[in-house]
Amino acid sequence: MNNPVLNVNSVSKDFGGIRALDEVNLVVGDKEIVALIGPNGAGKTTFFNCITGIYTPTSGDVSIDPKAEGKTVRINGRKPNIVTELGMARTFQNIRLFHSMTALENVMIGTHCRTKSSIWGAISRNKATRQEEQAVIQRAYELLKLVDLEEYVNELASNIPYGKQRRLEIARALATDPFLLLLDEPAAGMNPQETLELEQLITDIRQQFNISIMLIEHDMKMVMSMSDRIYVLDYGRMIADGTPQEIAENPAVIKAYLGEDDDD
Ligand SMILES: Nc1ncnc2c1ncn2[C@@H]1O[C@H](COP(=O)(O)OP(=O)(O)OP(=O)(O)O)[C@@H](O)[C@H]1O
Repeated sequence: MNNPVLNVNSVSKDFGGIRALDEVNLVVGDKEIVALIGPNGAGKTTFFNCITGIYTPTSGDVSIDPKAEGKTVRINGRKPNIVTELGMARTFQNIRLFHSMTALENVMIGTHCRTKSSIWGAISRNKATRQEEQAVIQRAYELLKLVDLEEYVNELASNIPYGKQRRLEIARALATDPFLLLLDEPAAGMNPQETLELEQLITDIRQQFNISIMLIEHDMKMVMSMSDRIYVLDYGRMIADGTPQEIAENPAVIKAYLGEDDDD
């Protein structure tokens, strides 16, 4: 692998007496699709929260190298908005859209961290500001088209079907122009057909935007068919990493999964 775009080194996270992550190591390569899997409560969302600034790791290092050129930036303790500006965008397990805004407005908000207009520009509405506004609308519209939500452009987010709201979240994340897109259970609540279409969308996004993608997902069929590499967490520890085939044959992974009630 060339220089990784994300390098997580020995990250731990404690909540009082609970160690939710225990010296976790992980790398994401340039333009890789990497999955993070593990039984319920293994620490997957905590991991995302630690690398996106929602939580500060108790110990360890998180660093990024957006262009994979050997220039790493340590991001421990940076605020979520700064992490987004640095190029890591995410979606959430529990969809977090602005429900009283339209689909277009939700995506336009994503572009905010890349716009240049000043407060003065917004008040005077000078030519540069108006041109930028037009560009933002155009880009948001194109992203909605990409995720196949063109027909919902002016629909309030709350009126859009659940599976499609997940696609809207992806469009909003893409609007921030990330080098790494983090998806927390993107297929949750989707039927098999929607899941198949989502898999196609995610692989298209990697191709079209030339970015890396990391996803937490319980749908093993999807994970196995689309990931370049898979990491497995169990009780806060990384118990395995490898290709889908290596993971499918790994005895520790099989034990971790067979050891729990399969209610997913
Ligand atoms: N804010 C918090 N305060 C205390 N404990 C927490 C907090 N967040 C997570 N935990 C604990 O950390 C552990 C890991 O939880 P986490 O939500 O990261 O798991 P997960 O792998 O994402 O699970 P799931 O697949 O069910 O979403 C659990 O024991 C959980 O109860």
